[in-house]
Amino acid sequence: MAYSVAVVGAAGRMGALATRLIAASDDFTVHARIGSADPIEAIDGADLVLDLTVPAVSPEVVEAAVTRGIPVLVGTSGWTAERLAKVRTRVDGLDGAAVIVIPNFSLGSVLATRLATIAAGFFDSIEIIEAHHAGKSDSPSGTAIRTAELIAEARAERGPVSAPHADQRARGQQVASVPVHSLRMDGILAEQEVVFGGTGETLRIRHQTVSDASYEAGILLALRALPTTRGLVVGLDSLLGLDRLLGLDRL
Ligand SMILES: NC(=O)C1=CN([C@@H]2O[C@H](COP(=O)(O)OP(=O)(O)OC[C@H]3O[C@@H](n4cnc5c(N)ncnc54)[C@H](OP(=O)(O)O)[C@@H]3O)[C@@H](O)[C@H]2O)C=CC1
Ligand SMILES: O=C(O)C1=N[C@H](C(=O)O)C[C@H](O)C1
Repeated sequence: MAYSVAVVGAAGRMGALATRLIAASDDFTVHARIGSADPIEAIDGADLVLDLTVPAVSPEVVEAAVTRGIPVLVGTSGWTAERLAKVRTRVDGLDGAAVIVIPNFSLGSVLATRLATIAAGFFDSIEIIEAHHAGKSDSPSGTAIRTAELIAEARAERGPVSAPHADQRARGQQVASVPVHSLRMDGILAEQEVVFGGTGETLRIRHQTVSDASYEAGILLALRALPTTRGLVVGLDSLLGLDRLLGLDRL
């Protein structure tokens, strides 16, 4: 059986990429290509919804899908821990509700973030530098927000990172205590570096996206997981079973 997918944000860069992937696959069909001029009711009758819009619109798309009992995959950025908590409250225990939020569909990015959470407990001086194409309207990036929040979670016992002079604007925006510095410029697609400062040493975990093709496998993996998902799932790492692969589920 092929699942029909309503793509919201279909004319955008990511929406167009996902629509092409869906149309070329054996297990999905395109139910509707929805843009900002279309009514959200265009998702009616779809088996699945894929949201690739803008942070201001994404929660409305999720709510529209949840209300109709249609599982929804979110690739849009802007999903802070606070936003995710609201969705979790909304869908927990709600029959048939399924929401997957993937801050970054690329395997390398997910692994880099995971490596950063491992290092997080060993250093107090931690900052994130992220760089994206000039067309990206939101900052910090969704990936940086997620990375900073996971770093803070991993350091729960150790406490906030050390961020001296954080009141000065040039010191970046603190997310869960971690300073994040955002570059928006020509010549770059998407990059992130997490810098760890220790006694007489620096560790840098850097990921670079050189082509949107890096997102393709993650999009299909998440779409394939959607029909059997219940409740809220966040991050490609959950779908890849990274904890199991690392033996962390046995701790
Ligand atoms: N998770 C991941 O791995 C990745 C996530 N992203 C994120 O995905 C999102 C989209 O990125 P990108 O494709 O580059 O952005 P674009 O600006 O190219 O596309 C955004 C699209 O959203 C649509 N849109 C805006 N408002 C609405 C609305 N009310 N209803 C329906 N559609 C709407 C626009 O439609 P219209 O043209 O009709 O105005 C536009 O086509 C961003 O948040 C970005 O950060 C990006 C890359 C990877
Ligand atoms: O807008 C982009 O391009 C990207 N957005 C996502 C983000 O905000 O983290 C994912 C990736 O960084 C590319």
